[in-house]
Formats: sequence, C-alpha cells, structure tokens
Amino acid sequence: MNENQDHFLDVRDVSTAFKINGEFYNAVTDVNLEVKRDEIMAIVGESGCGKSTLATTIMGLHDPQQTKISGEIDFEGQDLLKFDENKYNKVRGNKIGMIFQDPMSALDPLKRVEEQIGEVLVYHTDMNASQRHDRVIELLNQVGIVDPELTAKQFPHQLSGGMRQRVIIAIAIACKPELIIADEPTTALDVTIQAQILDLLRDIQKENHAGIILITHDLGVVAETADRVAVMYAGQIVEIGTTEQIFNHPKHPYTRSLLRAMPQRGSEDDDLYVIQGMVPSLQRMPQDGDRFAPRIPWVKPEEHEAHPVLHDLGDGHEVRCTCYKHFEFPDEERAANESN
Ligand SMILES: Nc1ncnc2c1ncn2[C@@H]1O[C@H](COP(=O)(O)OP(=O)(O)OP(=O)(O)O)[C@@H](O)[C@H]1O
Repeated sequence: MNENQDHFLDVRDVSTAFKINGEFYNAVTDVNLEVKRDEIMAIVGESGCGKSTLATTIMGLHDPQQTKISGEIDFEGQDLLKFDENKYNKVRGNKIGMIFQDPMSALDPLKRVEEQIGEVLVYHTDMNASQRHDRVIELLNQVGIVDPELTAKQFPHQLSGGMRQRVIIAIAIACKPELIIADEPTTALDVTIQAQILDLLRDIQKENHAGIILITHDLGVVAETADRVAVMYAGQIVEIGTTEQIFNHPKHPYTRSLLRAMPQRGSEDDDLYVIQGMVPSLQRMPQDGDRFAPRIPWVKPEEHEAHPVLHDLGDGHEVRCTCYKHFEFPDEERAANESN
C-alpha cells in the first residue's frame, strides 16, 4: 500500500453553483467523497444530477466568473480549489487524467494521433523526439491498438469509434496519472467494444495503482467495473457504498428505482419500471426536504426527514434520509396488503 493512501483524493463539502440570469444556482451541493488509490469509484445518476459538474470541478475546468465553488478538494495533501490556472495545468494531464464521453470532439481532427499524444509528453516531460515516439508506440500498444506504427500516423477520422476512444485513453494515461476521471467513457460505443474499454481501464488502474472516478448512467457498467458506488440525485449524494452493498442491499428509494429501471441482460421483458417525473432544473431545485420526494408521491411527507442527512449504516454504507426504512414500491405494497 502506498504511504500517501490517507491523502489521495478527499472531496469535502463541495458545492458548485452556476450563474444563470445573474443568480447562482447549485448544481452540486455539499458533496463528500473519498477516492482511494487502486479503486474504481463509480458515480451514477440520471442526466442532470451533477455528475459531470462534480468531475469538472475536481479538474478545475470552470470559468470563475460564471461559477461559484466552495469546499475543499484535497489531492495528495493539497487543496486543488486553491490552485491557480498555472498550478492546475501542471496536474491536469499529468497526475490527473480525464477521459471524456465523445472521442471525436476531444480529438483535434487536423492532427495525427502521434502528435496529439506527443503534445502531452512535450508539456509534462523532458523526453526528446525519439523517446516521445517510443512512448507513443508503447501507449498505443498498451491500449490495445493492433498496428501502433500505422495508427500513430493516422488522423482521427480514419479510426473507428472504439479506436478513437483508445487514443483518448492513451492521451489520458500518457503521464501515468494517479487519478483518472472517466466521464461516460463507453456511452458512444457498442457493447463488445464497451467491454474491451472497461477491461482496459481496469488493467490500467491495476498497473498504475491509479484511483478512477467512473461517471456513468449505465448501472450494468458499474456492476461489472466499480469497487464502490456513489449515487447522485439533484446535486447530492443520496447513497454510497461498495458495489455489493449498492446492488444487493440498496436502501435509498432513488437507488432502488434506478436498479428497478435497469434492463436485465438476456431478459425479453420490455415492461421496465419507469421513474415518474424528472430531475429538477437548477432554478427549481427544492432547498428543503428530500429532493427525490416529488417522484415518490405515495410516500407520506412525514416519512421524509425535513433536512435529510447521510446516515451511516456501517461498513462504509451511507444513505440520505430515513424514508428508506418505510419505502416500498406501490405494487409491492399492494402485494403485501393482498397477502394479509
Ligand atoms: N455551465 C452551466 N451553466 C448552467 N447550468 C449548467 C452548466 N453545466 C451544467 N449545468 C446544469 O447543472 C445540472 C447538472 O448538470 P451535469 O451535466 O453536471 O449533470 P450530469 O449528471 O453529468 O448529466 P449528463 O449525464 O447529462 O452530463 C443540470 O441541470 C445542467 O443543466
């Protein structure tokens, strides 16, 4: 185990607000999240729950004029939120790598693969041209490109979607980052390629002893890849635990709803559970009470906490609001009543 284990990534009370029509609205509210080396921490939730905002907050990618960020992001003993752009540039692409969802927009269409990977090495290392070439080939090999010398000379449009995503990963891992943030890294890919990319991420994590934050709305990806899971709803973490705890002993009604709405592999049943309503927009975000309450209207108001906090269930499993103790889906309630 690394001696810096206690000081790897510790997100404390982080809130991020965007300026809309002159007013600031929170997209992320009081998030606490610890990520260790050698682990894959998944962040899940529907679109608009604040997953990407949390990622870009950690990466320091927000315009300070349009965004208000508070809290602390302790990375290896230093608060990233106190970094200026210069200092951030030194860690981004170096100690922290990021993989985005859309490989086409993350790559420069006018530059060959070798140049795009090489740029990171020019910026962060003192390798000469021949060392950089060797490293580019080594990286392309590592991400499973069959003919690295050929691919190095190609432009993004000459590559398939899966190969482009491998190039993005090669760029992200070029400097052996200790933390990798992967935002929907497989969403644009078909299922077979998706599995290969997830295997690759796991291999890289083991090889580099990296910590990975994997952002996805796909619970199937989480089940196969993550060690721990944070479930986000409307800017807050509503449940956090090991993958086993979240999948086998989910507590929060939102986690249970997401799992119930998840298509089962190999199942012909297309009568899937649909979560009523929508994630509230930032301007309509409830400030008090359980933010998920409007989407489970059959739960009595008194069963929710007025100011829901995370409750420790032991072994690192935490859940927001005590409503989980009484929660049942309407059909489960009916079935229970009928059998009484
Ligand atoms: N720059 C911005 N200005 C104003 N609002 C924003 C900005 N970026 C994100 N938002 C809003 O913040 C909320 C959270 O968005 P975010 O993209 O973080 O969610 P997400 O869970 O990552 O969703 P997705 O999976 O669709 O990316 C949404 O309501 C979104 O509209």
